[in-house]
Amino acid sequence: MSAETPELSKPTTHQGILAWVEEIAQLTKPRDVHWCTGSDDEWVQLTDSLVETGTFVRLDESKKPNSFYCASDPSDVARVEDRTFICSVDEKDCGPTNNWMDPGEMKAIMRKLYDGCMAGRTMYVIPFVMGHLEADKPMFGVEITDSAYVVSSMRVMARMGSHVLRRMEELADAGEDVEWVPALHSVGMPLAEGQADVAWPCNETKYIVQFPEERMIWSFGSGYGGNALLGKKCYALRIASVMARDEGWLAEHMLILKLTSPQGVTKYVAAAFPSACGKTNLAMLEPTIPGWKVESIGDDIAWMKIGDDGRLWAVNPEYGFFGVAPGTNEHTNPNAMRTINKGNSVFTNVALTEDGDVWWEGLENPPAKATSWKGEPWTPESDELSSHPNSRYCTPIKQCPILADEYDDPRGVPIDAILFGGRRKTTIPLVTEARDWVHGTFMGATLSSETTAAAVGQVGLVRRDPMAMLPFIGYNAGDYFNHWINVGKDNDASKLPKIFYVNWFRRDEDGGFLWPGFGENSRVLKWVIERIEGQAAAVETPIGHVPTPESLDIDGLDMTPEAVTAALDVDVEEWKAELPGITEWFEKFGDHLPAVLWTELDGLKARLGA
Ligand SMILES: Nc1nc2c(ncn2[C@@H]2O[C@H](COP(=O)(O)OP(=O)(O)O)[C@@H](O)[C@H]2O)c(=O)[nH]1
Ligand SMILES: C=C(OP(=O)(O)O)C(=O)O
Ligand SMILES: [Mn+2]
Repeated sequence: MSAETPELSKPTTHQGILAWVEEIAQLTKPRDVHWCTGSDDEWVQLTDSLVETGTFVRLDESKKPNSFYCASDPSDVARVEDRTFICSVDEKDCGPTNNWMDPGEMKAIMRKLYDGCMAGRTMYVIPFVMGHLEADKPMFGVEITDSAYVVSSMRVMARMGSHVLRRMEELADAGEDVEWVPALHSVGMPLAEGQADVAWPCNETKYIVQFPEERMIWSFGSGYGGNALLGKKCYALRIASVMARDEGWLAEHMLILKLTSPQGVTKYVAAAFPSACGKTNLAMLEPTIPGWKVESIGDDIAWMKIGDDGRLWAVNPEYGFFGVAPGTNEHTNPNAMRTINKGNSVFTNVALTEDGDVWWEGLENPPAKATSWKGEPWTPESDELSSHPNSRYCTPIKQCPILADEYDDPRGVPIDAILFGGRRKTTIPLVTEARDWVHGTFMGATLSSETTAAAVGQVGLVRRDPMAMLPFIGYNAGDYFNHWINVGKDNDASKLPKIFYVNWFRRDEDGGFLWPGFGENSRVLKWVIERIEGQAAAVETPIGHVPTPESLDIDGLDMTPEAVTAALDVDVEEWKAELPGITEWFEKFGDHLPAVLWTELDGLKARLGA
């Protein structure tokens, strides 16, 4: 179908979508327009064409059926936080933690970039819904992209296709005001007549832009997941956090898991860790303690609303996992391995083995020879890594062998505990329980973590990453803290989840991890649940309640009692050293910072004797 004649065979009766697609086609001037159906045939056509252009390499059917290897341009491997903007009408609404530009100014710049940017390419229209199509208010979106890689990844990561469009039409025909998020993406590499394409088109100039008032996303220049699969970080976190503020709910960077005790008692836990700090691993955990069972509901994003019963109910708006590959193996995350071994997956920036499989650092059985993510010959003796540290697998959630049935329930699950966690070598104990909701909000608001390869920039720098949402809060972070405080104030605190602060990444003097992590994190989950049930003991410390060494189940754990004590230790001097950083952090927000957080800080200081 040609861009100029959509009226010949209207793919939808939804006038708003038709008009937007027409407007974008006029601006970007693609060779043709394809309305994505989400069908199996379409997947075959897309992936075949990606193989033909050299973007994908088909993996061996016996190892990873219907799966593909893909290497990006070496410059386009992660989220670009310095190129990410919140273009609110008023700069104050963007706040000090985000980049801002006047929306009119940004649109003028980007319209120039978009002008003719899809020349020689197909423009794909992807109708999608984040969360359930049967939700009270389905969260629709339409992504326009000129990247077939993005279409194939969106098909894994979000519920998309004709059925979504039909539902939007049905609701519109019934007179409902169907809201949907227009999400425009281009790799920013038009093709001149006869110009050959490259395997990973992208542009040095990148913009990842959210217009919060308009609930609109414009992305340019990158094909990387977090920058280009616009349903994920851009919609389900940045735009949704603004919707959540306006409507009284929470859009959070959290995994959701279901935990069942040996007695058959079920609890639901949500946990916020910054990118590449262990969400996917915890979400699919295989407990090492007998009789306990974990089932997954989500690994990255939780939308949480207060239910009629006063409890906080969470859904995972996504449909797939976009997981960090390096470090994933049969020991650390066997359920992720089982999920991806079922196939139907895309692997980006890992190594390709000679027998048509993929490999990455940390996976068992290194191949004698492989092709690195940079397309170079690689052997275990090579100095360079085979895979980029932020290489990813993109795999359907339905393939997860421990997916909880509740995953498909539009109501979601009632959350019993919220964990905040970061990657800190020192100071932060293995687990600390907040005294109450406000104290838990303080813990979240002051969360700090070392930067990782999930974003472009230096790795290993400690920075504040409030609620693991620093790059994803779509408005003023001070107002966001206030929103958290209000959720506690406006609701029955006894029904809200209890809040905990965890750190799997504390180190010993030799630089090794103090805590073995992964499946052993089930011991911490057990303590958390026992605290909620009023069963486990704790020591009251200046920073909150930490386990007594006896209350943490370390039966069968290969760890000295000294190491356990060190993992749980609250070092007053280390904590005093944290205080100036927290003060400086809070000062950034001026009037926007809720006063009760200053009160919390004063209380902490007093308890530390500072
Ligand atoms: N030491 C340690 N590393 C972990 C743990 N959980 C995850 N990791 C590593 O942290 C990296 C990111 O983990 P992942 O679960 O993908 O993080 P996500 O981006 O938050 O989903 C991987 O290399 C993991 O192997 C843990 O409990 N202990
Ligand atoms: C998709 C991402 O997620 P995470 O590392 O949080 O899993 C990302 O950071 O781009
Ligand atoms: Mn993850």
